[in-house]
Amino acid sequence: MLRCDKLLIQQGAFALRADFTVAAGKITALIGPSGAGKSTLLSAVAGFLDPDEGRVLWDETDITTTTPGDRPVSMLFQDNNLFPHLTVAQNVRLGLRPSLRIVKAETARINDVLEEVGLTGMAQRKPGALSGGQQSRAALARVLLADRPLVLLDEPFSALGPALKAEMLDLVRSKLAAVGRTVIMVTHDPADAMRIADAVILVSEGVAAAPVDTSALFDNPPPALAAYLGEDGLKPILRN
Ligand SMILES: Nc1ncnc2c1ncn2[C@@H]1O[C@H](COP(=O)(O)OP(=O)(O)OP(=O)(O)O)[C@@H](O)[C@H]1O
Repeated sequence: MLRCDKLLIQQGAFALRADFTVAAGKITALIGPSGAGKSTLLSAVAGFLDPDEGRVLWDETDITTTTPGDRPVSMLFQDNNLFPHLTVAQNVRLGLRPSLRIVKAETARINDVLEEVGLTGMAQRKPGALSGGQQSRAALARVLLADRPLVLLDEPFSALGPALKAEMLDLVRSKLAAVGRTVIMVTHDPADAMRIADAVILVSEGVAAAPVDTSALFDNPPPALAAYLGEDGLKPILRN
């Protein structure tokens, strides 16, 4: 369970407050206007950014000053963070340790996670020889291998077309949340949240609100969400 305890994060004139608990083993979407602070909040949880006030706790252990590599966290960014000069296997391997040497015992495990994401036989390719969707899968394989309980997704699938994005979201549910990982994902698309998120955190006007059950939130959107989505944004949701 992740707890943001009276967090205040400031960057220049920008300030964001967060004070809530995120349920373990669930998918929680972060949604809100551009510049509202969604990436900032993930950075603070991952440890790339120090909060000005408050604490970050995982299972009641204070990790506020823990270095990013020692946190129970894997993070996936939009560019997938794949190193172009390394093979898929080496890129995935970096989920375990910052070393390129793959010891024999790890090969089977790497092949297993590649199979889980549908990349069987592609271990020796370079990322440039993969499609965009396959690159996303390789990045997801690294998260699977890293085996950390909290996974933060900062719009990693936003450059994919609708069908590929839907496939990746379904993989997130089946390979991460279904085995008990806690997933927090930034998205601009309410349909993403409706597809896989159990709860939604609305980030707006300097506050990351406590998570609300996804269908309850979209059934009865608060003014800040309605304003963000606009009438056109709400129509497809209300139709479903
Ligand atoms: N290094 C920085 N110094 C000062 N302000 C910053 C810095 N980095 C980000 N900001 C500001 O912090 C605010 C939050 O940015 P952030 O990237 O977290 O928003 P976001 O909700 O993820 O936006 P988007 O949806 O566009 O990705 C923005 O107003 C941004 O201009």
